[in-house]
Amino acid sequence: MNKPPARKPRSQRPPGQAATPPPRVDAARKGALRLLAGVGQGLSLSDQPTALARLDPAERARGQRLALAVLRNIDRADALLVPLLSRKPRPEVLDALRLGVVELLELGEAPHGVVNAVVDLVRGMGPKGCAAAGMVNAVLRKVAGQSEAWAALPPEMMPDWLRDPVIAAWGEDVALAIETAHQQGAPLDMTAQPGRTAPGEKLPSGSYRLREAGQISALPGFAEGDWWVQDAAAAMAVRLLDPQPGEYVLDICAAPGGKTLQIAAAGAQVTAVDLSAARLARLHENLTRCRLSAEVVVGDALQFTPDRAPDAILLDAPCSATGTIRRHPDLPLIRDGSALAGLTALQAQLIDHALSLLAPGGRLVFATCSLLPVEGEDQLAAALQRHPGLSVLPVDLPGIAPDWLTAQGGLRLRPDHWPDLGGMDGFFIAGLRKPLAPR
Ligand SMILES: C[S@@+](CC[C@H](N)C(=O)[O-])C[C@H]1O[C@@H](n2cnc3c(N)ncnc32)[C@H](O)[C@@H]1O
Repeated sequence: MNKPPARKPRSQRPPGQAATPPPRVDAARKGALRLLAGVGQGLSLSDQPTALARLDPAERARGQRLALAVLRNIDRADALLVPLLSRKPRPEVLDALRLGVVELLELGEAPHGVVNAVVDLVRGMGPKGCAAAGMVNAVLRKVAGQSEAWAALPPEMMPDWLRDPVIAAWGEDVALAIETAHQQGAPLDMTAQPGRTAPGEKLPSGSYRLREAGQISALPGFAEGDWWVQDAAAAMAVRLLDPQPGEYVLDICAAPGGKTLQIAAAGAQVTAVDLSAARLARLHENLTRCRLSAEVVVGDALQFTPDRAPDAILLDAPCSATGTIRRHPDLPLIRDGSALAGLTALQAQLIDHALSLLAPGGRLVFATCSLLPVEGEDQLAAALQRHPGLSVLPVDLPGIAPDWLTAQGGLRLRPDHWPDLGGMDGFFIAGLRKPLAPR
């Protein structure tokens, strides 16, 4: 019998020198780096459902938390890193360094454990990672002592295409206050069915809030369908629409459907239309869990005409989503404002189509989760000009400060509102009444 050929040793180590132990793999940190690499390639976090799919639920949650924390602090981390780097590292090594900085200085984790874990991650990146491991070790050890410099850094700045119009509308101080709110992230807000409650503190607007969420499906009342997750600002759009039992209400651009649930829970008959079947699947899940019903239609709202004229329409139009940066800190890194012209044109078309469907005397609430006046205040002004005879519905809602109302009667909500309660998403909301007879 032939002997198998002798195996070649993988590496030759000088006698007496200890072997480098194999890097320990931390699944959550590795997952966070996968998400960050995706964002670096222009993908949003929600475009990457498989990045953490193999992790157990606790590791998945930690991986997501770490990625969010880095995304909220990328420029701040780079401000400390750049002076310590002799040249720009490879993108995956730079992301690992950013993760180390954020864990050390933002999340306050123990320096020894963080530095070792990040060095192990980098060594696990292959020969080029191994070559960078010494540098990563040295840089993170220096960074670990810079907590005062970290605390003195300003919050992450919005990109110019967003910051400039925010400053033009409300000034530098408001831009900074919004950036401070973005830095703090978002709590978990919930809307309860009428007559029921949700966990956490009750907000002045009627929503409920938990500062630390944990596993949502384990919270009291979730399985019973007592409430659903919905930002407090988002919930105000339907509070302004004020659907009544027995009314017929059209919810266009409805998915994933927090507002459809509110309309159905008020006792109105609702048709929910959205282009995205995948996003509407979440509406179906929530309707079932909350034992509510709605007619759900997949399709282009501009082509949709219901069998009868609705008493009220909610138009939560597609927009830049710049009001949601607290929850989606990847957004400023993957968007450049180039989609705005198309979005504002679509918003105006949707307003016109919705008004054409509405019963005489009916109500239309237009909403966008945007910080940009072109997607809010300017849309209201233009709609009033295009449709003489429209009147603006008065905003009489709990929890609203008078200076959140705009000159034309819209409601401007910003992340820096309710600073002591934990902020809210940015939204513009306006209610319009169609005249009884065309003029
Ligand atoms: C801001 S989101 C709606 C959020 C939803 N109202 C809620 O409360 O959960 C905008 C939605 O508009 C949908 N959309 C975009 N263009 C559309 C169109 N032409 N017709 C119908 N839906 C559209 C998108 O699929 C997206 O789900």
